[in-house]
Amino acid sequence: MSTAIITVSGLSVELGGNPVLRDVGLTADPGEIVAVVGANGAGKSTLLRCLAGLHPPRSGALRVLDGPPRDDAGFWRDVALVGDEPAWYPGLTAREHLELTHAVHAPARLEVGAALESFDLLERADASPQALSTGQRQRLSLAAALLRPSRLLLLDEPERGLDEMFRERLATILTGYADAGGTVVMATHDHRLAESTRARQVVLEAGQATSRSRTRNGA
Ligand SMILES: Nc1ncnc2c1ncn2[C@@H]1O[C@H](COP(=O)(O)OP(=O)(O)OP(=O)(O)O)[C@@H](O)[C@H]1O
Repeated sequence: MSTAIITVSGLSVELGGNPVLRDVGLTADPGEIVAVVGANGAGKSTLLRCLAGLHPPRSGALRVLDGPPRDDAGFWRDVALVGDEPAWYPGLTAREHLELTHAVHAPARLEVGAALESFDLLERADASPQALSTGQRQRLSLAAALLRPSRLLLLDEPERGLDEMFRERLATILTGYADAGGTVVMATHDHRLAESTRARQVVLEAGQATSRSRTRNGA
């Protein structure tokens, strides 16, 4: 029996009547980091949305964790998604957002204080997200995703807004997650992030995927 966390074959997607993904195949194993790279408009976000069960494919077979991706509570217990900026709760601070995540998603992977420290938010913990900088808000989104338990992290341009130093720290955080058995699929324009996480790179070009390299796990 396959232990793959993600198995996609023959995935085709149309948006607005135009083909965006054509016959895409993708696999990801436990402990693996996959970086989906490609030009603007290549279909990276669309692929991630399909993996998250947020966009129905025109055709193809998708298996994520135990079956087809589905936008329901059972699926989201195991999957954490960081994509577009979330809607922040009015009146709650950065710390309180993490406390909320911690309370809802037990058992948490990280305590709130450790997450604030790891994501370099201690000094701004009592500010509301709206009062944070773009990069600080992105760090808060990532902190919430990494604090909660999951088996699969789907990240759409996690580097968005992050400075060079924090991108390096993010690489360490993601490799730690994968070393503990988690799977990461990230769409990224940051080749350094892809390389420093030793990600297997999948190139999307004209809606089709090709594997560029496979360095993690020695495969
Ligand atoms: N709602 C939509 N209706 C029609 N076309 C869409 C829609 N959303 C996206 N597209 C088109 O689908 C294609 C793929 O978009 P997608 O956002 O997946 O690309 P991407 O690789 O993530 O790009 P970027 O690097 O700019 O984030 C693009 O050509 C885009 O214009």
